[in-house]
Amino acid sequence: MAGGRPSKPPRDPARRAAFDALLAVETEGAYANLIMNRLFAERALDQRDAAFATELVAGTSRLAGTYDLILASASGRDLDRLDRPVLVLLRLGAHQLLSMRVPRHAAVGTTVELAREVAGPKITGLVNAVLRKVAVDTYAGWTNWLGRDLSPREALAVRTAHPPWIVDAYAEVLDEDELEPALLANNDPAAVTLAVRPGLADLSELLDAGAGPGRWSPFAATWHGSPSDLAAVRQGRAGVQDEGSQLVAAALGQWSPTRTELVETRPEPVEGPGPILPRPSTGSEDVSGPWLDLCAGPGGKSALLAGLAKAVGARLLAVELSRHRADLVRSAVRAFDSVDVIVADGTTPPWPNGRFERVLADVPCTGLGSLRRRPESRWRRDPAALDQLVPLQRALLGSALDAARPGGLVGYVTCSPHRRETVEVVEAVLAQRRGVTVVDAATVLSGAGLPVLPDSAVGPYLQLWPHRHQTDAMFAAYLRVG
Ligand SMILES: C[S@@+](CC[C@H](N)C(=O)[O-])C[C@H]1O[C@@H](n2cnc3c(N)ncnc32)[C@H](O)[C@@H]1O
Repeated sequence: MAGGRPSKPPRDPARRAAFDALLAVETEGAYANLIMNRLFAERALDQRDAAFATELVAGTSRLAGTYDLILASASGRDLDRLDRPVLVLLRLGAHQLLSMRVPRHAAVGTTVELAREVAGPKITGLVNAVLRKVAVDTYAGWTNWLGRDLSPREALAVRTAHPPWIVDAYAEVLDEDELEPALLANNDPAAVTLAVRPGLADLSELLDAGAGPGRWSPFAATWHGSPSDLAAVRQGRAGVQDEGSQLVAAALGQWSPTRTELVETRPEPVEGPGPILPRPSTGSEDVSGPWLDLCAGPGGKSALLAGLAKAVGARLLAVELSRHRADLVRSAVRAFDSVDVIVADGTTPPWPNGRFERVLADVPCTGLGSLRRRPESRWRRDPAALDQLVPLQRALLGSALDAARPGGLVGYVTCSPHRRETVEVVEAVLAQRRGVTVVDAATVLSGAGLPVLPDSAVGPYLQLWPHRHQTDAMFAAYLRVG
């Protein structure tokens, strides 16, 4: 159904599109963001309907686990015994009743009509009855009631709509009083942030086109609307990228161990964003060797690094295990002539050791730091995945260190604040090696001419947070070899 059009024109195209998208997420494992983009375009929803349907899909997906507890209680049923379309309809109605400003009669009435359209008249009585019960209380009322016999941590999981294991992972790295704001920040949709590719576009081009300024990164702009409305994005001279991702990559690319001075002009002939580019390399601070992006797909950080590398005369090798994702990298860096993209396993690399001046290992991870951008992901993640991810992360960091030449800088990055995939990976790998120095992340940022964000240090490492910095929860460790 998700791919096709309804056989008759729907009475309520926005809710129908939202239902179809949510059903694809529930039954086909679709990603909410991708299916929304495709389906809303296929059905030519106007801007208002698309915005409404987006809130329905994203909001319902984020809070689905808590809605299921409310629906089970309101219906007195085991939800596993409901047909999936019926469950999706009930979640959709619950979201409108409990988290949107849709009047109660409209939320119930439109969901009942939608049920008739997609599941037939037999189901409308059940949908009507359950939603009327849901409507007797607010979200806060329901979650207080559901949490009454739970531990404070479990009640917090229900209230903030997170699986308990994610709450526990956050609790390991945050003070108790910061937990709730951190979790709630995952329920706020993130603004679309763009990054200009250094040397290919100036920020002023995006600002002149109506974008707002970024908060931290000298490459960043915020944008309301479709990124492809901008010529720079269409031409690969800018792309969508969280500011935290921009900073961790830019810090790696722009850091110079001896440089205290920043230049106002660009090294010729490559054009760059101006005041933040380092001087061309000299002697011991040579940055002209090749750079490596070990886990490149889909290519956002490669594109930023490519511009910074080119500015100092370096080529970038972008490596990706998945063929499909390597194609995405090729597309992201299409405006550069100084990037080689290869499909390879970074743990068994085809290059000799000790070769690269800068190495980024932005490893596969649980993605617990970008939950606000991926509405359904928190319910899909499985903590058991850590048992596979952690050994892979260690192996990739080991490869990254092997690949760096003496004096080279390695950035180990995750889009997760989970201790097992951040500090513990770095410390486990360092415990097995000599001759690698941890460079304080604040020193790297300031040595790269970038801002040192408040409350972003975990020992010598960087940990960003949506609730503190309005970025994804990126972790970075910078390690110097030799
Ligand atoms: C967190 S993502 C990287 C994001 C990317 N740096 C960006 O900014 O767009 C991790 C990537 O590593 C890739 N990957 C997983 N295992 C790998 C391996 N053994 N070697 C190379 N890449 C791998 C995944 O396919 C995924 O695309």
